Amino acid sequence: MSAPATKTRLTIPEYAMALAHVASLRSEDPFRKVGAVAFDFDNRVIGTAYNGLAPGFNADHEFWLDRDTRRKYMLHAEVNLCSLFTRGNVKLVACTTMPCTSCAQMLCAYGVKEIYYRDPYPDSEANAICQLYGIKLEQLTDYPLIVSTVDPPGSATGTGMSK
Ligand SMILES: Nc1ccn([C@H]2C[C@H](O)[C@@H](COP(=O)(O)O)O2)c(=O)n1
Repeated sequence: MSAPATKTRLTIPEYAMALAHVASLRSEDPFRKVGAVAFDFDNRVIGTAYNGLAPGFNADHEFWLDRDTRRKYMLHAEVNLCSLFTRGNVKLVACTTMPCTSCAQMLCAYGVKEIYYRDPYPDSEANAICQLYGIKLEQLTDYPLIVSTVDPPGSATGTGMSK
């Protein structure tokens, strides 16, 4: 039996990044939207998070006008994510933006083993931090949102696989 021509199933890192991508769509930050997801050691989703202001705080229009002013108040997606789990029960984290230096340190402190990110983040020292602590840090930019399924019997394509 030959291998299917197109992908039929996402890998766990691809699945994680697709979920992080969707989570990023909930961010209220008009300048940068970041989503993150954590998986446990049985590949189950612990939770998703995104960057934003502290729960219950509603910023007015003025708040969002200046990119620099808002930066110090924003809770990073990774900070919000870490509030969902306890140390030692997380295997994998996917973030749509590379963790910043302090978020990379925090993920290490929580015992995360693998981190996947999509977009680079300027000035982040995440690479050096993860290298020192032996944590896998990898860029992942492709995460298909459509995969192949087997054609129903009698379908016209004759390939056995839907596109
Ligand atoms: N790994 C990262 C990087 C950034 N951000 C968020 C925090 C701010 O909401 C915004 C900062 O973006 P910029 O530095 O482009 O202004 O992005 C985040 O949640 N996670």
